[in-house]
Amino acid sequence: MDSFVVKRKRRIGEQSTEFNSEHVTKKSKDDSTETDQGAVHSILWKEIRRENLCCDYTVFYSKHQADELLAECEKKLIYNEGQMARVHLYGKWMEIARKQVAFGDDCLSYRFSGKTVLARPWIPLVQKIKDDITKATGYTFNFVLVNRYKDGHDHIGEHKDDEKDLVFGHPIASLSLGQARDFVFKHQDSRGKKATRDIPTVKLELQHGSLLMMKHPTNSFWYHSLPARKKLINVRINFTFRQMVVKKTC
Ligand SMILES: O=C(O)CCC(=O)C(=O)O
Ligand SMILES: [Fe+2]
Repeated sequence: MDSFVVKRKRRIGEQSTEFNSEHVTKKSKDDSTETDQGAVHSILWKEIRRENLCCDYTVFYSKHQADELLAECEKKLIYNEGQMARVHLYGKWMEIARKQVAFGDDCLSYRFSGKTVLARPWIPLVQKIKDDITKATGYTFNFVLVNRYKDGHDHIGEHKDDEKDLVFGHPIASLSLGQARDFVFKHQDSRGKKATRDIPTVKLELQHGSLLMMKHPTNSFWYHSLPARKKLINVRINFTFRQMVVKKTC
């Protein structure tokens, strides 16, 4: 496969994030985003392609913008507690290994690990991030799941975001703030003892202020996870903006 990193216009304030250039292919379309001052910058997307994996990655916010957003998130976000922070696994209730909260349009809820997460009404901070992503990508979102990883012990296990309440084919936009963490994709045919093929895993390091667009059909074929990295001590907050099927009644 022809593989190379696209070196086009770099955004003002953008830090360099070279990840393995293998399988990173050229993106033809130039997207743009606005700064707080209204200036338009072009975005340098890196395309990550494998069999049925289609993701675009960029450092979306400058370090300064991302620092401010992280500080505001730490002040303003209140996470689910009690039953809403537990999963039922192997006959036992367990605390999830991170904190979560969801925001969304009226009446939206989301099933996660067998439980229903109610969306809270949008708050300006989260709405602003959503609007920035929509402006830059052209995709709209009506729901976001926020995960807070207090340090490298917190993690999320392998899963696919392929629930039927999600609009089929719509990308998921994953915005990360704080501690850079490994993010791992595994093809469904290459998992565990029943693996039928030997497809290499895809590992990215998601940087502070980065945006990963997970596009169709990635979530139909590939599992993803954020493994524990116990030596890391800093907080990371991740937003996965999604488009959910809107049901008529609340
Ligand atoms: O924290 C992340 O980067 C991933 C979160 C995730 O996969 C999810 O919320 O479904
Ligand atoms: Fe996910």
